[in-house]
Amino acid sequence: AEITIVGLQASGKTSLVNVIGNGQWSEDVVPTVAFHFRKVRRGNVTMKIWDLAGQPRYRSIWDRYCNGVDAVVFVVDSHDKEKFETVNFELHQLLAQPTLKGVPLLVLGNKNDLEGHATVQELIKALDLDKVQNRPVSCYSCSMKSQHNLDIIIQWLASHSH
Ligand SMILES: Nc1nc2c(ncn2[C@@H]2O[C@H](COP(=O)(O)OP(=O)(O)OP(=O)(O)O)[C@@H](O)[C@H]2O)c(=O)[nH]1
Ligand SMILES: [Mg+2]
Repeated sequence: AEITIVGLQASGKTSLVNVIGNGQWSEDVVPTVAFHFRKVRRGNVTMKIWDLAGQPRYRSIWDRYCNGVDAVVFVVDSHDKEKFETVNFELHQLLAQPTLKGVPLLVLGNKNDLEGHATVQELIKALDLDKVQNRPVSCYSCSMKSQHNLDIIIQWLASHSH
């Protein structure tokens, strides 16, 4: 059961792992350098999570950490609409890599506690999620701060950790 978490810098990847892992939310999270590996236990499921760094210089290594995993989670800051074009580019660039063939994808529109965030429908459109083929795709709106939709995220992760 291995899961890789990708997405642009400051989208909330490490926050997601912290909140799932120990329920801890913080305003101050240190930007990840390269990657951070964590084992997280929920009930009888142990998830091995690769929390990758989102800054531009680290994006070229994302596909290597997606090789052979059970699922890929792409975290988006749904409030930072100016970055959607870059998100779209990086997402489809990654999905085109052979290492990701057929791997289930969960797109999270994080930070929905912030006024003016994009809805799931808006994310599907801005990120061309309806054009993703040959893999299961889910998209949820969520907030690590308020923990909105955390339960369905954990359910999705647990059901893809076999
Ligand atoms: N308002 C709000 N802020 C959030 C949320 N999730 C994360 N943040 C904040 O966003 C900032 C970046 O969070 P990180 O979890 O470090 O982001 P990251 O994607 O791991 O960033 P990199 O490691 O640099 O790729 C931190 O200040 C978090 O507190 C959220 O749901 N709502
Ligand atoms: Mg991080």
